[in-house]
Formats: sequence, structure tokens, C-alpha cells
Amino acid sequence: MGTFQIEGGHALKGEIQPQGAKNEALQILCAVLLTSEKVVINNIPDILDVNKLIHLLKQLGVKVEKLKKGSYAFQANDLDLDYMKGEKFKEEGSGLRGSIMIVGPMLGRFGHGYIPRPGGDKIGRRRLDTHFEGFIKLGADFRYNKEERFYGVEAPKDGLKGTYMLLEEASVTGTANIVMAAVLAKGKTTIYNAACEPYLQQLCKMLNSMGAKITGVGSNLLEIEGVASLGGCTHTILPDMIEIGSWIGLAAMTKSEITIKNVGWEHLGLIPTTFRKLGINLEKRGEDIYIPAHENGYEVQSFIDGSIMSISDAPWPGFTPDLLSIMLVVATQAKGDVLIHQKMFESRLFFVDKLIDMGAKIILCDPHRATVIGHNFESQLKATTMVSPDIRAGISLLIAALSAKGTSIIHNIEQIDRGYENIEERLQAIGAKIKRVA
Ligand SMILES: CC(=O)N[C@H]1[C@@H](OP(=O)(O)OP(=O)(O)OC[C@H]2O[C@@H](n3ccc(=O)[nH]c3=O)[C@H](O)[C@@H]2O)O[C@H](CO)[C@@H](O)[C@@H]1O
Ligand SMILES: C=C(OP(=O)(O)O)C(=O)O
Repeated sequence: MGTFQIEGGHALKGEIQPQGAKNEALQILCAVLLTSEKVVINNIPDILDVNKLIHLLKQLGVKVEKLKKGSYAFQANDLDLDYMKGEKFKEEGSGLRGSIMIVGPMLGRFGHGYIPRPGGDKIGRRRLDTHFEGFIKLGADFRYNKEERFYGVEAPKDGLKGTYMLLEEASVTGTANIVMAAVLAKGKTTIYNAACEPYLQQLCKMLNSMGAKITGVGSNLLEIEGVASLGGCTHTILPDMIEIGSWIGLAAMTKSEITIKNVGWEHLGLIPTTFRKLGINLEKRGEDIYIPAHENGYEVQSFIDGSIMSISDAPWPGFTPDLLSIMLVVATQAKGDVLIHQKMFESRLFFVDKLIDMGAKIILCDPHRATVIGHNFESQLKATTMVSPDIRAGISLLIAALSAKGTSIIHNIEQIDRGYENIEERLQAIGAKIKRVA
């Protein structure tokens, strides 16, 4: 179990470059399985989950060549299809959530695929029904091994057939999986209530550049005209909007002047607006976000009718659930009160007990809702020892520790390493006193 030691209470200053988006990378990497031709991907983040997925692709027989930092060439022209049925795939695949998106392209291209027991954050129930219902609609036969929680899908002899489907949930990985199967199905597939995060827009853009015929990209109604095969392409991953949001929160809470470089404003959706609701001042400077030092703190806005501010998640283009833990920690020092409502996940707010230990005023109303009574910097959080339960709680605790008085310890930082590249060095470069001690 890795550990960070953090000496808090220091303002940071400087520029930070966001890494490539984790959740986009996980989809894009799986899409290389759809063609026997070479695919070049740029801006791949060097993080635990992505490296585990690249390892899985290699085990499957994909040729992987590093071109330079963040750029790789992949070629899936000689795959070991039996690997997917073996023990190793079950074991290694269950180390991350992203491995569940191997099945869609394999089903589309080879007619069968398997899903290991999915990993990723333990943040509540994370059903896969949408994925399977989509595959079944395309004509696949679904098998589930209950003891081993191992799932398999098989296309009929004459291949998958395009159809109309209305998804029960706008599942992010579910939509990606179904799209990757449908691009090689016969005929037209219509997916309504499709997820439409920038991750998916990027996936569809990449697939179209490989020869797929997808329209409706960016909306919740995708139309896919199946093609017989796909070719190679070059794709560049967008900056990670969740990392960008994390750095905005970090800047505000530590009263730091930070510029986040090349953020890709047009893909940030409601993220800047939602931070502004907490009173955080951020400026668009070209493609950068400039956050001035909030010497006088930040004041929560109220709704037009004067009622208490609430921040909740919703499927895109709503506010992403992956930034709610960060909003919550930032709210602990705001002037004013905020209700944080995590609608999607049922176990993502439990980390607030650590913040309460540090002196934050939070009432956990139920597993989905927490009311935060802001300190307005009149009382600093106190350092403590904590364990990171999931990736976004982990980064939130790290932000809390950097703002707190004294030296904090955070254990289980592998959770943070899942999604944040080389975090201690990048934070040290802007003045943070953070050390990896185990
Ligand atoms: C690897 C990856 O890309 N992971 C992301 C992906 O996970 P993932 O694709 O696993 O998440 P899903 O979109 O399937 O669903 C997330 C949760 O939200 C619920 N749900 C989903 C859609 C909906 O319309 N209503 C609803 O309540 C689901 O029941 C589930 O509990 O999307 C999540 C939701 O943005 C993010 O937190 C994860 O970071
Ligand atoms: C929940 C997340 O990741 P994963 O789906 O990989 O567990 C996240 O990135 O916030």
C-alpha cells in the first residue's frame, strides 16, 4: 500500500499541464482491437489503469510500440483469442473498470468476447445490464458463469445485426461497448439514450476516421451504419476534464494562483460554471484556465429564489459525478452552505468522515447527500492520517491535506495513481510539499 506525506498550509503557484483523459483512453485503447491495421494514439496518460489495459492488450497479442512519451502504435493483426477465456484474463482484467470494454470490439470483429469480473472504484453497485442488453439486441447470445462472475457473448453464425435500441441508462462504458460492436454489425443500429460524454464523442470520431459510419455524435441518439471492416488511424486524446476540475479545486482551496494549460475549453461542459457557483473565480485565457489566488476566499452563490445552493451530478451534458467529491471538499472552506447530491453512486460520499475528523462541518444526510457548512477560511482543516477509498475521494483528501495545518498521511494512494500521472512531481513543481514515502 503506497503512502503520501503532505505538509499542508502552503500556497502553490505556477502552471500545470493536464494529462490525457483516463476515461477516454480506456475506450480508445479498446478500439484498436477493431482493426488489423496500425493505430497511432497520442496523449496517452501514464497512469495505473491505462498501463494495466495496455498490458491486457499485449497479452491478447496486440503489438505495442512506444513512439515517444504518450504516443504509441498498436496493431491487432495476430490475436490470441483463447487468452480471453483463460484464468489470467479473469484475474488481470478484474484490476480495472476499463477492461469491460474489450468485449464490444471482440464481439464485433470476431463474433465472441468475454468480460472478467469488473474492477474500478467500489463506489456502489455498478451494473453491466445495459452492456448486455445492447449486445443481445444486436443478436448476441449471453452467458453468465455465476460462480466466477465471468460473462460471455457470442454472435449468431451470420453475424450481429443492426437494430433500434433504447438504453435503460445512459451508461458511459455501456454505450462505448455497444458502439464498438455495432460498427461492424450488418445494417443500421440506432442507439437512443446513448451516453454522450466527450469520451464517447472522441471514440466515435476515432471510429469514423477508421471508416465507421456514425452520425449523431455528441447527442443521445446515435445512428450507426455497419461496415465490413475498419482501417488504421491516428487519434489524439483530449485533456482530462476531471484532472482539470481537480486542479481548479486545489487552487481555490489552497489560495493558489495557478494556470492550467491547454484545457480544451469547448469540451468542459458545465465544469467551469459549477465551480463558479461556489464563488470560484476562473478566467479563460486563450486555451488556458487562469485561477487567481483567492486571498479573500470564495462565496457560494444562491439560487434565484434564494434557496440553498445544491450541486448534483447528471449524465452528460449534466455535471459529471467524478467531480462531486472535489466540489464537496472545496465547499468546506467556502463562505456559505451547499448541498452536495451524488445521484448516481451510492457509496461515494462516505469519505466525508475523514474531512469531519479534519474539522470540516459536514452533515451526511444519507449515502447520496451531504450538507457542507463552509468555514470561509476562519478555521483551517487539521492534518490527519487517512486511507484513500477511491480515486476521486483520494484526490479530494489530498487537496484537503494540502490546505490543512500540519503534516497528513494518505495511505492506499494506488487509488490516486489509477488516474493521476506522476502526481507528486507535478505538484512539487508548483510548490507543494508532498512526498511518496512508501
Ligand atoms: C472507465 C469509465 O469511463 N468510468 C466512468 C464511467 O463508468 P461506468 O460506465 O461504469 O458508469 P455508468 O455510466 O454505466 O453508470 C454509472 C452509475 O450511474 C448510474 N446511472 C448511469 C446513467 C444514468 O443515466 N443514470 C444512472 O443512475 C448507473 O446505475 C451506475 O450506478 O461513467 C461513470 C459515470 O459518469 C463515471 O463515474 C466513471 O468514471
Ligand atoms: C469512477 C471512476 O473510475 P472507474 O470507472 O475507472 O472506477 C473515476 O474515474 O472517477
